[in-house]
Amino acid sequence: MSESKKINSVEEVLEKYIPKDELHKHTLELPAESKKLAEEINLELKGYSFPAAQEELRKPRIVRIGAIQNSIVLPTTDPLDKQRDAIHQKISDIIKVASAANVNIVCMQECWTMPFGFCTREKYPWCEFAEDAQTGPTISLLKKLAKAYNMVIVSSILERDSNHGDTIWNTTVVISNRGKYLGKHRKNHIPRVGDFNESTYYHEGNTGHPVFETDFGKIAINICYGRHHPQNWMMFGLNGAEIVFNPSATEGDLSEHLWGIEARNAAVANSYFTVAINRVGTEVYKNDFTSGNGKPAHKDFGPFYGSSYVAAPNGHRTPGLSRNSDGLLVTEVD
Ligand SMILES: NC(=O)NCCC(=O)O
Repeated sequence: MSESKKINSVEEVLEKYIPKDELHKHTLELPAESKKLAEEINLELKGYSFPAAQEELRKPRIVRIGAIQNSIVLPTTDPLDKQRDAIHQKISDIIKVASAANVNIVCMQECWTMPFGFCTREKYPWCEFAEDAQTGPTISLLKKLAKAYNMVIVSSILERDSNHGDTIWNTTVVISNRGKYLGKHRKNHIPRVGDFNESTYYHEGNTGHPVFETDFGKIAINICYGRHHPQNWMMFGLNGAEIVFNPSATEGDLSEHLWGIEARNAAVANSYFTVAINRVGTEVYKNDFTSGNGKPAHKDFGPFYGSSYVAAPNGHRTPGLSRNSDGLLVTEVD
């Protein structure tokens, strides 16, 4: 993989060597306003569609899915409120672009509100980012945006359950397009691999495999490490999911060889759309940390390789976003 680290995206390589008219047959022309807004914030904006045969007796159910990948904004040593506000602002700006692109359901990467500080195994300050799944600052912000833009928002956060001894969970919250809390799912497979020391922070989730009925379809969330477990994907399918989001934070040496396969296979095996979203950038921490894997102590975590994509039940997939930069992938499905 060392050579590939210099590659911005697989798509860039394909574009270089494959004739234009044979690539990306189903690009989606996005509104000029969304392109303008994306340019203003230096955001990679891509649109694709999965066309389906028109039926005589059933109307199409066209849904636009938005997948957002991003780096953190400020150094991990800055005051926490400033770090979180800066990421909130970045994602608010991107959701505005998604609205201009007529997105119906948007999802961000895993724990997008914070650096992925679990590598350090330190309680403070990282657990301070944890918040209530219904009333916390992130969810309060997203409720307003969801209502203003008539958009379902799927948001991965670090959850603090104050009703149960301040326990910490890795949780994804679904907010309806009317700005209401619809429900949550807690990550059920916890990594203890490489720099992913998450078992220090939370346990396997206790929410089963819920599917959320939204105005734009039945959706579920398979959080990051859960994508390595086919039965996990299967359960969401058995429970009726039409679209399964996979908000992730993962890095090259560990998983890049699996990234393009797992969500795509899951779409085929379970007959639903999958949305694989990964963060970008390298995050640097104040204190050295080790991960019990024989590697020297270090301060940096990453690079997270982005490459977010959507896959369809027939095995087709969109090109991925870049490996390095913030992006919004808009995919129209029927
Ligand atoms: N956040 C997380 O579950 N990462 C695990 C790394 C991987 O499985 O790719």
